[in-house]
Amino acid sequence: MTAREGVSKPQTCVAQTGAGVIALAPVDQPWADRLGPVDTALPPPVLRHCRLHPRDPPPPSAIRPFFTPVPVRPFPTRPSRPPPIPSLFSKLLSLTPTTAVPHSPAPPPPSPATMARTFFVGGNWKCNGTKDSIATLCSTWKESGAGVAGGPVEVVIAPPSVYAVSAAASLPDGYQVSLQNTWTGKGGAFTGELSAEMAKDCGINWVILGHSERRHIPTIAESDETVATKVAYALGAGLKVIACIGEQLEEREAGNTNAVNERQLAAIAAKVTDWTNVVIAYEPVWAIGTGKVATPDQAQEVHAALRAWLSANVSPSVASSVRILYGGSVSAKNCNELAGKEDVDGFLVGGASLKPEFTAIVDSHKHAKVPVSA
Ligand SMILES: O=C[C@H](O)COP(=O)(O)O
Repeated sequence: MTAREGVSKPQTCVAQTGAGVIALAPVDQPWADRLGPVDTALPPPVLRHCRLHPRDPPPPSAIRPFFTPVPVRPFPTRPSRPPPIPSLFSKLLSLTPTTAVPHSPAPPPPSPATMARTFFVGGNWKCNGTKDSIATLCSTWKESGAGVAGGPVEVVIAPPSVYAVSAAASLPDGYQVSLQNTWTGKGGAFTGELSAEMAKDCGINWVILGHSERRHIPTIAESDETVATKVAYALGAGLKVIACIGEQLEEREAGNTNAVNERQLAAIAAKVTDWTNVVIAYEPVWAIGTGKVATPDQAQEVHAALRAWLSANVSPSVASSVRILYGGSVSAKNCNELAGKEDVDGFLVGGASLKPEFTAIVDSHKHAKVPVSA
């Protein structure tokens, strides 16, 4: 049944967030589109559960008086995760709170145990390499027995685009190839750009978008909005996306780590409806290329917060299934301990992906705590 079938005005829907708050509003408002099944336990007029999302526009002022915050049982979460952070939703609720109504809690999300996340290791070669160095590296990897075809880990290498097709033929079995960037839309008069369609045409199925170097190098300076537009377009064109987010050192020191990451993620969430082909890479900018890796606890803390944000603002199902990678000075020495953290589903590796030790990082999937699916 769609949102409006069988619904006559005025009616009310119930929205529940991961923070355990519901709000009431007429169902004929655009932001109330994601209605669930009729809940007969709820009082008349007919009430339905729905989930608010940050892409929903603010409600028209005429309906603000209908918003009613009601404490309810929070969604079940894994014990080690902090409570969800419903920052955008809290703003909506603060408009005009009135009174509480009885209700039934939303059904619980799928158990994490049923939502296995295949370990993922990405190698981002950035603007490095020559035909010769790539041939040598690939030979070294192959001689060391690398190869992941059909295995419990997914490996994706992002060479500079001019080498992407030739590198694909040289890589170990099962290693996939990614671009490091694509254009915001379809091809055309955009000198120097590559479209998602061109990647597909060349048999390349992945793209890295929103890398911190593209966000923060002043002559590139991609905004949250640009990154989100690229992510949505690439997905629509059939690519899989490694979407990067991460805070800068001064933002972490100011206590804004979660706020910055949530802002970047919210921009993407506002344009993405299907997360099946999205992998999130959390890369603290202060750890990239510096040799200063985040501690396993620091990485886990942010990954857990991101998963909680996804649960509250997208869906518990997406939060349980989306892979969240860590990136920033990952090496053969530190990868196993990082891989052992519950919410670390793999890595996006820069410098070490240009070295023989990369295969040891691939092997760190053996230390992963998350159940894997081949
Ligand atoms: O995309 C990869 C990240 O920027 C990490 O680079 P890094 O491993 O050299 O620190």
